[in-house]
Amino acid sequence: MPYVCADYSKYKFVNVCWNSENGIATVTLKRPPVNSLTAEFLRELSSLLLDLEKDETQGLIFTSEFDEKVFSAGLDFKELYRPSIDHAKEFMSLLHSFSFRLSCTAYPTVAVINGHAPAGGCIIPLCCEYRIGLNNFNIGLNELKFGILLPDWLSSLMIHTIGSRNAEQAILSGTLFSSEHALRIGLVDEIAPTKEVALEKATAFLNKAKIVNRSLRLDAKLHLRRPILQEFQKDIENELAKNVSLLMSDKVQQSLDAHIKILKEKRGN
Ligand SMILES: CCCCCCCCCCCC/C=C/CC(=O)SCCNC(=O)CCNC(=O)[C@H](O)C(C)(C)COP(=O)(O)OP(=O)(O)OC[C@H]1O[C@@H](n2cnc3c(N)ncnc32)[C@H](O)[C@@H]1OP(=O)(O)O
Repeated sequence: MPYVCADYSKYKFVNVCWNSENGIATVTLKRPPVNSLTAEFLRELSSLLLDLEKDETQGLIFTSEFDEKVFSAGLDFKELYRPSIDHAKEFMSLLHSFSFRLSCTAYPTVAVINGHAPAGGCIIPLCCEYRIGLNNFNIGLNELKFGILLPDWLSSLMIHTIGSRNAEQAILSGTLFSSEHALRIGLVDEIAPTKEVALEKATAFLNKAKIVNRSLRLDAKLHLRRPILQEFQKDIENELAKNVSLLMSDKVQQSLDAHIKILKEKRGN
């Protein structure tokens, strides 16, 4: 059983709960109000994955503190509105490296999606090996509606998860799927009536993974995910530069401005 060395209380935006009997870490995302991804949050998540690796975790479950509301609202609109060029570069690099790291962990990974997961909010679930959803939430890659062309690694994750035909339709239509629809196309593997049941199902998935030799399992995972991992590693400098210039473009900045206004109006402020 793993001996927990890292100090998980240092993390600001996640709560890490270790089960010392089975070595499973349940990581609850808790960056208020909606777990939107900022540079600081991504840096923390990346560092957490390294700590879990060192502590030889036997399995990782991601879930959200904001139960029945939001798993993650995606990239943080406010941080990405008119950023400095240095910040834009840093953000894109952190998003890329965290997503890559999560896609090839030595330990098995599950997302318990207990709320909405639009656009960038779908990245953590897609990088995980297994997804369990609760009812009444929306999930999907609707980036085209923001004028954002998906990076190849993200399209590749979607293709790996739901197949090319479904991915083409989902991405080109920018659809956010209901839980039931997500289950039909394989974007989630199971639906659970409550978070507690979802966590039980997640543990059952992770326990099954234990039957297999750990290093053999990792070899197989890396082999099966090779097309995704190749997309992550392909021409990284160019890919990051492309995303930075897309973010800084007038079109995307205007779209961000419009969305920030919509959210403000919704709250009446
Ligand atoms: C924008 C990125 C450009 C990148 C260009 C380059 C591309 C490179 C590759 C990137 C690949 C991946 C790309 C991803 C793009 C994105 O992820 S863009 C974000 C998409 N997300 C959304 O559209 C979700 C928007 N939010 C909502 O729909 C709702 O807030 C909710 C369903 C999540 C929750 O609803 P509710 O519970 O009713 O709460 P609200 O009152 O709406 O919001 C509460 C609070 O949260 C703030 N907020 C919501 N979403 C975000 C967000 N994404 N970023 C920052 N803040 C957000 C909202 O403003 C409220 O704040 P206040 O309390 O009013 O201060």
